[in-house]
Amino acid sequence: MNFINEYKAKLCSPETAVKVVKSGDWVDYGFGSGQPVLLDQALAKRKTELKDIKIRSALSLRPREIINADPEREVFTYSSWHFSGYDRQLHDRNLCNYIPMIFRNKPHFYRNELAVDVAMVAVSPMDKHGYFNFSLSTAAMRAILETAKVVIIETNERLPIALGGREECIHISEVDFIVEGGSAAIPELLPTVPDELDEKVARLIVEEIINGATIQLGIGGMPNAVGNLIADSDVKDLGMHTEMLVDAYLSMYKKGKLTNKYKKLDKGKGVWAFCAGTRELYDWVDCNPALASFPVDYTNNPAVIAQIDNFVSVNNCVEVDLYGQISSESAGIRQISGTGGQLDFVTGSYLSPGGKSFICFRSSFTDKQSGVMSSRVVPVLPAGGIVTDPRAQVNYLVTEWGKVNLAGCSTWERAERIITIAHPHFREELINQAEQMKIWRRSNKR
Ligand SMILES: CC(=O)SCCNC(=O)CCNC(=O)[C@H](O)C(C)(C)COP(=O)(O)OP(=O)(O)OC[C@H]1O[C@@H](n2cnc3c(N)ncnc32)[C@H](O)[C@@H]1OP(=O)(O)O
Ligand SMILES: CCCC(=O)O
Repeated sequence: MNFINEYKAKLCSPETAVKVVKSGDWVDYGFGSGQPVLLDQALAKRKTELKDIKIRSALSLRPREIINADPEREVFTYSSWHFSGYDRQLHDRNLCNYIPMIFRNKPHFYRNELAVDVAMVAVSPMDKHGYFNFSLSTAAMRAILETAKVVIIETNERLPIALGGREECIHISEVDFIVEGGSAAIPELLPTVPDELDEKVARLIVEEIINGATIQLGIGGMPNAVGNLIADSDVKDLGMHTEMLVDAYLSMYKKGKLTNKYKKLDKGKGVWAFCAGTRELYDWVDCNPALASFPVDYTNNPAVIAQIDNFVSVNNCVEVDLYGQISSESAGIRQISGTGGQLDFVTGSYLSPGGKSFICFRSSFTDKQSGVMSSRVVPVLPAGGIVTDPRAQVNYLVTEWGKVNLAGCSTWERAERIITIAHPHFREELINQAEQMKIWRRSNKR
């Protein structure tokens, strides 16, 4: 079938496409590298004509024109499902709100709770069958576009084609307007180079990983660094089942470690929902039959994860309290990122036969401005601090000082174990606090 006539009929300028937006609308932008560029610029230019436009997106990988054009937030109200560094700065300036979400629920939210008047997303150019591929942002894209009253796509020739899985594309018959976006560079998220401390943490995790295990790596510097060190270890025949595809998986592949050979589900395929990393990683994704992108209600479903034996999840956090509550998304009232899929994988990996979940973190945090060092292990989370993983679900915690398992532990056992992996500089004070909190045994070390 030839879709050229339909393509020509739907092709228009960004300015024409965004005329469909009217005051009061809910508009969804693609997230990550699915963020539209030309459509964002064109919508921003309509600021003086419009009122009360609510925009949802997530993980901005480049600045947004609707923000630059409206620094007082008079017309465009932007909310994000997960903060990048840019979103975090906007939040600090009161220009962005967080939308609480456990990532596996996002497609359900769109299909059952939310209205979308207009969706604008960046996708790959149309293929010969009339499909536009969601590329690096499958996650919840299909659910958003199925919900939207009007679908506008902006093509980008540099977006790789991600093979599914499922829900990785949209057909031209489901699209209302097409804007050609050319070949602008796709934003990259460069991995941090592992330091000595990452290596200590990685060693403690690697000794828990057996050949044939399946690995999930979360967002942030440390999980990716740990993943790179797993690639350098002796373990082999690893599987990939993850929400976020990061460069560490490419390292595992290059070193012959990623075979997906022993996965009970999707054998032979590395499973993922969205990707952010280097251009080299994006080229690896392109038309690669060894990888399969799926929506997050599959990748992140604990009941799915539980079907994969020896599932190991590695995620990072901001702070941990002496009860074992994990805050991975805020520092007090400052929203840092989001729940994302952390709780999904902490829960699912614990259900997996032989599975383990690791929350890894540096034991201390040094404020860039003041240079003051504080403990990431705190007696109680600061006021406003958000619990990402409830204490009752937490399994292993790992810092450069060691590794502890909290599953099934009483409050005094938790306090005792957690303090052993706190920075030594803060341990005495933490013990004093634990005593006051009545979670310290007399016979505990002191
Ligand atoms: C997208 C997904 O869901 S993937 C699946 C797993 N999901 C998750 O794990 C979600 C929750 N986790 C996360 O978002 C990340 O792992 C994080 C935020 C914990 C770590 O990510 P990183 O990018 O390595 O964080 P980084 O060290 O750069 O710190 C981020 C910010 O938090 C601040 N911060 C970190 N720790 C602290 C602390 N203890 N106290 C105060 N501020 C802190 C940093 O200063 C930085 O702020 P800045 O940008 O203004 O300088
Ligand atoms: C990491 C979360 C991205 C999204 O909300 O789609």
